[in-house]
Amino acid sequence: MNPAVDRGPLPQPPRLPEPPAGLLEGASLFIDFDGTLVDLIDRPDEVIADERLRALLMRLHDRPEGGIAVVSGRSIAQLDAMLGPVAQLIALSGSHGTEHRWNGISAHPVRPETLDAAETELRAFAEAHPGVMVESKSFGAALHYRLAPAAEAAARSLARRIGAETGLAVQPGHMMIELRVPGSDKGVAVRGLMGRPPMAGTRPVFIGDDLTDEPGFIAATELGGCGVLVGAPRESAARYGLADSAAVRAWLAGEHA
Ligand SMILES: O=P(O)(O)OC[C@H]1O[C@H](O[C@H]2O[C@H](CO)[C@@H](O)[C@H](O)[C@H]2O)[C@H](O)[C@@H](O)[C@@H]1O
Repeated sequence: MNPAVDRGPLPQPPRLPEPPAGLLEGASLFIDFDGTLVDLIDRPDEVIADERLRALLMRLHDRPEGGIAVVSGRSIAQLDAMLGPVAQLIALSGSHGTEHRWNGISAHPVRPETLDAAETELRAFAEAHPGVMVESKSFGAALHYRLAPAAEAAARSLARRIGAETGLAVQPGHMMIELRVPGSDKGVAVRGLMGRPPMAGTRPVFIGDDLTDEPGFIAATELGGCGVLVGAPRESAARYGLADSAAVRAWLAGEHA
């Protein structure tokens, strides 16, 4: 092939079909939080799970068959604070599959001391780059540069250096980069929760928007279910697609009836 020939823009992956009504019958629901149940906004600390969302999760929890889990890069402490009482009833997987809580049982590793030093370095970077924010999490520390996009390259380079020095995993996200406890992902979360009641023996359906949700789509598919990609079409292991968080909520609202 002659690289000098301009062949125009690469073809975009096709839009995935919407999930059919009834997909959640006899299925367990695994759902991402930011970008899936709520829109992405400038500041991570200003995200709110409104009453309608809490009530929707409660109705999905009340379905007679299958379980429901929120599977997030957020920590379980953050999910508890945002979701309110329903967080105590549903299963939660936080910190990118690092920590879990289901049926009142908690499982999580020890927080490594290296995270404190890493967070200190991130805070120094944020002070030197106006608009950059640090998010402190139970098993990670994130640099957010949505309000200072020019800092992206330096933020990523800093995170890579700290990751190489500490063994912490470097986790990219939407306009952010995070250092976190390594060894888990959302696929690990799905496989772990699917081995336990009320999910065991059901079909998993995983809904998410980010690249970190792809291991969840793959695990759900391999366990006999499927993934639902939220947002613009891209190469994905998901079988179905929904346009945005409003479409997710509307589809879910039809599924608990
Ligand atoms: O797995 P998720 O539930 O999707 O969480 C992924 C990360 O979401 C949050 O950051 C993202 O949302 C923020 C609020 O809308 C936005 O400002 C930021 O740019 C996004 O990257 C959260 O703050 C992270 O801890 C999660 O890992």
